[in-house]
Amino acid sequence: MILMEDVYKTYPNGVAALNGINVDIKQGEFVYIVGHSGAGKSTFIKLIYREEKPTKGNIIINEIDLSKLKERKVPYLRREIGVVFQDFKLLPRLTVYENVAYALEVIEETPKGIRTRVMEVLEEVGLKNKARFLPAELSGGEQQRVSIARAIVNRPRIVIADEPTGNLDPETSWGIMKTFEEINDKGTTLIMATHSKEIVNTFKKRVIAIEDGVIVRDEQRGEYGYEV
Ligand SMILES: Nc1ncnc2c1ncn2[C@@H]1O[C@H](COP(=O)(O)OP(=O)(O)OP(=O)(O)O)[C@@H](O)[C@H]1O
Repeated sequence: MILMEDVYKTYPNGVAALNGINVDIKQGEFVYIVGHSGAGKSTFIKLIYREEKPTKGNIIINEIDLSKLKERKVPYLRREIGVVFQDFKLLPRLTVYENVAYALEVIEETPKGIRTRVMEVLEEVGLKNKARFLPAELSGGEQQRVSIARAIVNRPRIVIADEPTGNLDPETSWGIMKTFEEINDKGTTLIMATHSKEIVNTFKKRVIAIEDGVIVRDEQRGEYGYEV
């Protein structure tokens, strides 16, 4: 569950990125965050995984009140949240297998357990046969699949994707959306910021539109709603 109550974020340079956000996202929902460039989408997302802190207001993630979360406990929160970026952010010198294994929290995992889990997620994203490849040897869509595998390897309850198809062609983006739907079907909450009218209007989900740091629209099975 993700709950925000009257959340404001002003950056140190004085830019007011969010100006009173109220939102309630239940476990298992699939939500698009839409809005013009600079509207506050990335800031909204960064507040969820504690990359940024709010200037004012309450944020509760999976029963954790972030205002009361001690710095040393932040890793516990991060374990519950997988993040996927537009530019993949893979480690270039590690293989596909190593990129995913590296992200796996190795608590109580035997080497065999690690191998089983990594191969399981690589199969889930359709990359089992590319385990030994380096990121540079993969297409953009395949690299994004590695980053999705890395995001889900710890079985987080929430997956956040900030413009995940921004660098991909439409056909590849479609495949990525199918993978996100499969992850969501298993009960994982999915939050995705996007500028893609085609995706939002094709794969119908809840749509939250942000303008100048406030939510101006929140619809179940909504439309993209902007001209592109
Ligand atoms: N670290 C930062 N320091 C100062 N200002 C920032 C910072 N990050 C974002 N901003 C400002 O906050 C506002 C909202 O930015 P944000 O990145 O959240 O928008 P966005 O909707 O994600 O945009 P885009 O679609 O272009 O990614 C913008 O005016 C931006 O310049």
